Amino acid sequence: MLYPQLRQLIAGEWREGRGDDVRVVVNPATEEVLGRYRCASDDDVDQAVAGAEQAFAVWRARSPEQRQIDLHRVAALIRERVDRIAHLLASEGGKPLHDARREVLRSATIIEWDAAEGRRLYGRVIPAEPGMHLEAMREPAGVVAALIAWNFPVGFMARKVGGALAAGCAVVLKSTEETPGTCVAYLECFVDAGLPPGLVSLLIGDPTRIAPRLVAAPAVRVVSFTGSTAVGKAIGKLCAEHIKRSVLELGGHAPVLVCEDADIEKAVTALVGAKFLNNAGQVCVAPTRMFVARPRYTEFCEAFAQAVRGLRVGAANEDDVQMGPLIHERRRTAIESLVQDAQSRGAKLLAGGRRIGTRGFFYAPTVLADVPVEARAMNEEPFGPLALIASYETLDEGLRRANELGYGLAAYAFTESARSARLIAERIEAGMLSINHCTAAPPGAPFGGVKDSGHGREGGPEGLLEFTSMKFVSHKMY
Ligand SMILES: NC(=O)c1ccc[n+]([C@@H]2O[C@H](COP(=O)([O-])OP(=O)(O)OC[C@H]3O[C@@H](n4cnc5c(N)ncnc54)[C@H](O)[C@@H]3O)[C@@H](O)[C@H]2O)c1
Ligand SMILES: O=S(=O)(O)c1ccc(CO)cc1
Repeated sequence: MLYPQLRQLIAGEWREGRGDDVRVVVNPATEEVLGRYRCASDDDVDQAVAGAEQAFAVWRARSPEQRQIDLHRVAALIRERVDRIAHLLASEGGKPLHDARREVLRSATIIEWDAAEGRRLYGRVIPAEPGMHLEAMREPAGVVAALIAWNFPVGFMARKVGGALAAGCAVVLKSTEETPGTCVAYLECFVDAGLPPGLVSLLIGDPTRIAPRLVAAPAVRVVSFTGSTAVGKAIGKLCAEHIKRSVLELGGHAPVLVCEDADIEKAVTALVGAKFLNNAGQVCVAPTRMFVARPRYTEFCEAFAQAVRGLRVGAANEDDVQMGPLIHERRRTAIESLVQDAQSRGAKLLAGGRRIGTRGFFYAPTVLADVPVEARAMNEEPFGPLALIASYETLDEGLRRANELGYGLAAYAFTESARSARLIAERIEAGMLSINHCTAAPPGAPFGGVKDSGHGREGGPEGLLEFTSMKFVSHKMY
């Protein structure tokens, strides 16, 4: 399948960037160069924002019902083009083709859900004395700057672009450096569906140049960012400086509590799937720190390691592949260093712990047990195929360990006890808790974190409200 020409989408026009730098995009499974792009210039950023501002005026004047119809056309085109988009996503991002297809199809469902929810952005009438009408109105916020991570670029575009458009906003999206071809192919669906020119723009280039200019642009009213906590803090500072509202979807280091009464077989199946078969562990919500009740510790470690040893690692298009490569050589080096550090502090290697092959950034699914609290991997987000296991004596201790990091995105628990489940739900410091499963949040659920994992939500009614502003209108009629 042909790799697309990597162009910017600026004020309704697909064209080459006007920046100085040219960058390459690499297939992480083969290290082959897939394509090149010329970066966006400062002027490109300004033109994209100006185009979005003009298109916003057109889009906000459309009825919510019409916007839903328009977005349904986009979703239909995404479904029609699933093979092409998924192929690009798999080549650039390294995930198996069947996972890429699922992400693309799911993204169409997200857009449809948001499009319907856009018709329910109700305001409020506040009781007042006769002759006075008091109203809290919800309005589209304006131009949204969207910055996404590379690991689920299609899902994130659906949540940010689809959500913002459903709420009546216009969007300037900064592409990931790793998966720009996927971003181009995806946004072509919005353009080809006949949305107003300029309503969605795409900038590809140097994030340290594009992001500050985009955030500072006066027409930009909301900044929606998905990425690491370190970059999220920098974006948060820029937003504070320019008084921009922000949604920050940041890093995680999800704890798992495997209680004494857990069904170990079911827990292992769910956890191995969520940890390794989902983008090789390069997932913000990947279950990583597994705290297991002491009486079930050995049984869990053995069952988990055995399941992991049987996983099939390979390139996206290979038959039956379950786990792909890491996205960069530097990600692989980072995982290697975390594994070595943990082992040097006494952790036991139960599976993996090595590179695979000579081409591509493959690293074996890796399991460490008896991982001490001071190991770097227990504190830094691994963002890769590395699972850490440790034991706890009481549920109180397990909860303390689960909550001990700055992160607070996802958490998991496995228990057959309603009482333990309730206690964990009340005391866990996380934006999302899954009990006895690891399946992804549906479009109607509020996705997001607490503490260093960010603020604001994507998905559900809460996600759409992030793209709106409140206006209080009081009208004295006589
Ligand atoms: N909470 C969530 O929903 C969620 C989802 C996916 C990934 N993540 C997190 O994202 C991280 C991995 O993704 P990544 O490697 O793409 O993250 P990243 O923070 O390196 O990059 C994210 C985005 O920020 C941009 N960026 C990078 N450096 C920048 C800078 N100095 N100034 C401005 N923008 C900059 C990138 O171009 C990209 O668009 C992990 O920490 C993961 O947990 C969070
Ligand atoms: O946007 S989604 O595709 O639903 C999605 C996928 C993965 C993650 C975790 O990184 C969050 C959202």
